[in-house]
Amino acid sequence: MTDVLTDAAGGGAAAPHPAVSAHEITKRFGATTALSEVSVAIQAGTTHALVGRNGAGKSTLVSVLTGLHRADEGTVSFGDSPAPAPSDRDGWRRHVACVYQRSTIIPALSVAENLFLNRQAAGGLIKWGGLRKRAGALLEEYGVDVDPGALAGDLNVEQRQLVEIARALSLGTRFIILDEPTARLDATAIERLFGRMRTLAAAGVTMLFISHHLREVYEVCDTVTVLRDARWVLTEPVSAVSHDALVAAMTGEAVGLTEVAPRSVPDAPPVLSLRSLTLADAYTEIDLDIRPGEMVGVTGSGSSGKVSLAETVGGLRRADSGTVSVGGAAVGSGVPLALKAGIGLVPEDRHREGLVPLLSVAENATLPIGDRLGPAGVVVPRRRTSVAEEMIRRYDIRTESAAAPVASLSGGNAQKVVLARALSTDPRVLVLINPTAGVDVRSKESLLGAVRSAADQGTGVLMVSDELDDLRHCDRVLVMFHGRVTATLSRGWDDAQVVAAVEGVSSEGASS
Ligand SMILES: Nc1ncnc2c1ncn2[C@@H]1O[C@H](COP(=O)(O)OP(=O)(O)OP(=O)(O)O)[C@@H](O)[C@H]1O
Repeated sequence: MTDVLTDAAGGGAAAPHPAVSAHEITKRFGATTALSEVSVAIQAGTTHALVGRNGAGKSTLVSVLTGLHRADEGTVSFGDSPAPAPSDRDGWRRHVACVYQRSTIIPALSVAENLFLNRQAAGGLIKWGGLRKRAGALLEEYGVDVDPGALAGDLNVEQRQLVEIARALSLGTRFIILDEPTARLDATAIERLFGRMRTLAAAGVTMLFISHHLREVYEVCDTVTVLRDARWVLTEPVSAVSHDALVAAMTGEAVGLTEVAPRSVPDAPPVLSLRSLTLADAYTEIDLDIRPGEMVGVTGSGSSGKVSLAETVGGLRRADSGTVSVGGAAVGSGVPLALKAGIGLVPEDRHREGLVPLLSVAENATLPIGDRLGPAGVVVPRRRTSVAEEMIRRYDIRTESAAAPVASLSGGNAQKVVLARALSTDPRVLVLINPTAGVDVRSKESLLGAVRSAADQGTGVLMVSDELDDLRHCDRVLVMFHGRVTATLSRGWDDAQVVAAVEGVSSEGASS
């Protein structure tokens, strides 16, 4: 792969210009200024991190750099050429590609069709018969082990990202934006992605990497730019900025992150019980009791069955056998019955299962509690607005107003709406799936703080997460491997123990 890329990169002559530069970009959405006079230069062949709190303007900068949004002021250039005209999509595609959190791959088409989709627009007629073969050769060239005939919708997140990267490189793109690529990958897939990024960097590909995981920034990036409140704050080599300095630049405060305080859980009969819960190809014979106020973490690799298990408890999936009960009463399957039984859910995919994009922040946040917002179930709008405004304040949701469409929120702020909504019902059991994905370091603390206060009020918490920082809040952590609980770690575990158990290479601490 390196050779292919080096050849295509066109030799190693020192470039007089940065590979990409944004100069004094301002972008407004109605009354919101998403970017204010932001300038960033990305040097050729470097991996450049873009970090900032939720709503800082990162995605907006990505839209401007990819030509999806036109800046109100300022210019973008690639090397020594100005950016193509807004309507010249092929021109933009030759300069830049973005692997988004939401895939741009069309699920109903095959991998091969996806790979060659844009080339149709480029003028050449496609011979669909030979397509699969050419796609196979292309994937092989970029070291992507995916069947070109597979339906794109059947690929996992990692495979989709690889196909998107291969598609971009094969179009001649040498600048790739990775927008939170690790948010939905497990630890081993992240390592594989980083390995691939290093190979690409060595071959001269320029990358812009967006992540809320500062550890990743240090691991894989050369340079870091911080945005705060729509403004540029700093651009420095990562080796020149400490973790604390980075957090301070992002938040504007020079205080460290707080330690997780230990908590005690009163002895009481379980609020949530799972008995012999089994779902074919996902998990087998799961037994679990969670007491009121107890926070139980579940982690494991992508194939461990952890997400399916949480989705079953939350009513999104139906188990083949076994029972879920809340307060000793069996819960039927389906979200309405789970809600009725007192189970609140923060689903994995806020876009699909979480939010109604065209409804307002207030409508989304109060969806399950309409009956409490007015007489006889008729919502009194003023009441709804005031409840939503309280949520916006409590969860630090950055939005223009409670009436703004939820689609206008940044990713992390949208996630806060999903959590606020799940907590609005005062659930007896709260099921969370990767609740802090896409949430910035500081907001993570307030979000997990809100989960902890719910637990302090007696809510039993089942939190599926790949984040050690999330799991640290839990009273115990179950590790799943191939559909079974293979280890239970009590408070005081160290990172290496979790990582080893996730990989299935340790039985240390196992007590389940
Ligand atoms: N289409 C839009 N309409 C209205 N406001 C928008 C739109 N897109 C973004 N914004 C606003 O612009 C600001 C910057 O949002 P942006 O999505 O760029 O933030 P971000 O740094 O990517 O955040 P996150 O880390 O949460 O993804 C936010 O206040 C957001 O609500």
